[in-house]
Amino acid sequence: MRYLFDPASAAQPYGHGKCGVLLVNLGTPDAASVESVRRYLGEFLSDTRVIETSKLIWQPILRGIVLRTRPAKSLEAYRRIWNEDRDESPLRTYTRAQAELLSARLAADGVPVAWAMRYGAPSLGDAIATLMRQGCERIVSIPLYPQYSATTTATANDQAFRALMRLRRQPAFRTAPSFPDDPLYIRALADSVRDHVATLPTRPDLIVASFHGLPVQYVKAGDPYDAECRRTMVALRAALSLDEAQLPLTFQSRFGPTKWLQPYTAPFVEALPKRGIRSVSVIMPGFLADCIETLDEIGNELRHAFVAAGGEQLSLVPCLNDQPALIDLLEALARRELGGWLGA
Ligand SMILES: C=CC1=C(C)c2cc3[nH]c(cc4nc(cc5[nH]c(cc1n2)c(C)c5CCC(=O)O)C(CCC(=O)O)=C4C)c(C)c3C=C
Ligand SMILES: [Fe+2]
Ligand SMILES: [Fe+2]
Repeated sequence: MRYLFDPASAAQPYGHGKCGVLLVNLGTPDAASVESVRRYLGEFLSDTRVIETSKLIWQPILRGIVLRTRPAKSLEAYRRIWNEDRDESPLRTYTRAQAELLSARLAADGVPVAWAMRYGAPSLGDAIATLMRQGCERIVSIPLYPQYSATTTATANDQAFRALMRLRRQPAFRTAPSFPDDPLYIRALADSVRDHVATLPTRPDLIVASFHGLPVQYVKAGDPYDAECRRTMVALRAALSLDEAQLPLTFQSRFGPTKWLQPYTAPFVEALPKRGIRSVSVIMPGFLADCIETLDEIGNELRHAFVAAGGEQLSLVPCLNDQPALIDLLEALARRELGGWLGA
C-alpha cells in the first residue's frame, strides 16, 4: 500500500487541534452532456450500497441496458433544470452555497468548511485534503440527508473513510447523525410551507409531502429510512397543526421493477382531481437542495400529469436551499458535533 503524501498538509503545524467541517451531498453530472450523465449514473448505480443485487447480475444490466438508454432521457431532464448562469446542476449550486454560508458563520471560530460529493467532484478525498491543507486535524462530516439511509448516509461515510484509508497522517474524524426531527429542521420546513402558501392566490386544497423512495426490501433488511421519514412527518404535522389526511406522506423517484415504499407520489397526486382536489402544493422534506428530483420529477413531470388528470394548480414548496433557517440548522449540527473539540 502506498499512502498519499501531501507536502502542503504535512507542512502545517501539528498538535493544535484545529477543526474543520465537511458537507457531503450525493453528486450530480459535471456537465449537461450525455457522457457526463452516463459517467455519473455509472458511478452512482455501481455502488453496492445503492443497488444490492449481485454484481454478476447487475453490471451486465447496468452496462448493457441502463447506461445505454437512461442517460439521454435524464439529460433532457437535467437540461430543463440546469443553472445556466453557472453552467452547473442546481444541486451543485446549492451545496456550494450552503458550505459558503456555513463557513461565514464559523469563520470567527477559525473553523473552515469544505463540501464534497459522494459521486463525482469535488471528491471526498479532495475535500478532506483541502481542510488538511488549512491545518485541520479534526473534521466533522455532515451528510446532507435529514433521514438516514444506507443508500445515502452510509455510503457517504464509507467514501470518507475510504479516503482516510489512503492517508499516513489521518485527521480525527466524526460523522454527524441524521436529524429527522431536529426542532430547527422542522421549524425551517414548517416556515417554508407557511411562506410558500402565503405567495399563492388561494390556500391549496391539499399539501402533499413527497420523499425520495427506497426499495421495501432494504427497509425489511433494517434500513431505518422509512421510520425516519415518518418521524419527520409526525413532527412537521404537529408544527403545522395538520393531521395525516391534511398532510399525507408519499414516496417518489422509484427506480427499477422492485417494490418501493408506498404510496407512490405520482399515482397518489394524479388521483386527487377525482376526489375534487384541484390545487396541490408539494413539499419534499428529504431534499435539502432543489435538484432533478424536485424541480423536474415533481415540478415538471408531476405538474403536467396532475393537470392532464383534471387538476388546476400544482406548486412546489422550494427546498431549504440557501435559506438562513437551513444555515441555522447546519450551524447547530456542526457546533453540536464540534462540542468537546472546539477549544480543546
Ligand atoms: C436504486 C436506486 C436509487 C436509490 C436506492 C436511491 C436512493 C436515494 N436517492 C436520494 C437522493 C437523490 N437521488 C437523486 C437522483 C437519482 N436517484 C436515483 C436512484 C436511486 N436513489 C437515480 C437513478 C437518480 C438520477 C436521476 C435520474 O437519472 O433520474 C438526486 C438528485 C441528483 C441530481 O443530480 O440532481 C438526489 C438528491 C435519496 C435521499 C435516497 C434515499 C432514500
Ligand atoms: Fe436517488
Ligand atoms: Fe427521478
